[in-house]
Amino acid sequence: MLAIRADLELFANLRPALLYPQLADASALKPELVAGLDLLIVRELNGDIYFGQPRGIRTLENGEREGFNTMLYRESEIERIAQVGFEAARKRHRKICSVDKANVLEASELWREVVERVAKDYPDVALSHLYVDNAAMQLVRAPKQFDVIVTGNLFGDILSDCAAMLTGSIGMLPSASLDASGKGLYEPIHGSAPDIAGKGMANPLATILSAAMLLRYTLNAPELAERIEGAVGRVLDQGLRTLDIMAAGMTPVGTQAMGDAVVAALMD
Ligand SMILES: NC(=O)c1ccc[n+]([C@@H]2O[C@H](COP(=O)([O-])OP(=O)(O)OC[C@H]3O[C@@H](n4cnc5c(N)ncnc54)[C@H](O)[C@@H]3O)[C@@H](O)[C@H]2O)c1
Ligand SMILES: CC(C)[C@H](C(=O)O)[C@@H](O)C(=O)O
Repeated sequence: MLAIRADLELFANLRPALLYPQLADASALKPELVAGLDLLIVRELNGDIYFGQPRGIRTLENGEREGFNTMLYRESEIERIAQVGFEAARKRHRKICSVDKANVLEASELWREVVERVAKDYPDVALSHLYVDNAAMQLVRAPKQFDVIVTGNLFGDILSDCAAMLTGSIGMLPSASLDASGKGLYEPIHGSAPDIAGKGMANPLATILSAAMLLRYTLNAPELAERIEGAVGRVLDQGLRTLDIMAAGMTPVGTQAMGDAVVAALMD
């Protein structure tokens, strides 16, 4: 996965966390904290400690082993992801929060400086900054304060899983990983879910919603994206739920049945 992201220069990872109103009870937070939640995490995907050199495990003179990685961010990398974030904010509610750890890390110090510089080209977008520890807290304290969050690779990885639970399940979150020309790789933010593999209980909606993102971001067909998103909404309206989003009074279904129901709703 990391090699694909690097080789295809998929530097901009868009991870929307949108709460379907039907799932307010499935969220890990109280319904009033998440009702209407609609935030977008813009995660840098080609840099940071994920790819920085040197890295490895070495043996010290006293024979003890030491693991080491390098957190790196070049100005050009920060600039291009910041631009993606500001452009996205412009199409939304014109608010962007840059998340870093500038109180400790030089890589973050530069991150903040470059984001401030890029902000001058977007006077219509309100910029704020948070340290990542505070951002994690704010995400579970008052997530609706956020519109767009722009952040680095490692912080974005962690914060997007956290944001997933606000929407009910990691099985609900799609993502787009885009290059500079808008070509992309689309996938749910979750992994292979080995603990439930082969049991027919995985939620397929994040994968299906990733196809909607493909239509919107690479194929420029927003009306078709909306059809898929609408079909997912109608299936949730029908009360169908995989186990991860199950709630009292709803109808439990497996992966196959959920997928079939979305296809049927698309045909309506
Ligand atoms: N984008 C990616 O390619 C990606 C993302 C995360 C993890 N991974 C990989 O996946 C493997 C497993 O990692 P992990 O267990 O830490 O993360 P995971 O996302 O696979 O699973 C985390 C938890 O979420 C649940 N979950 C995930 N998807 C779900 C779905 N669609 N429906 C219901 N529940 C779901 C799982 O059952 C598990 O309890 C690892 O090899 C990891 O590297 C890949
Ligand atoms: C599988 C892993 C390398 C990946 C990451 O850390 O980027 C995953 O957690 C993700 O969120 O896409």
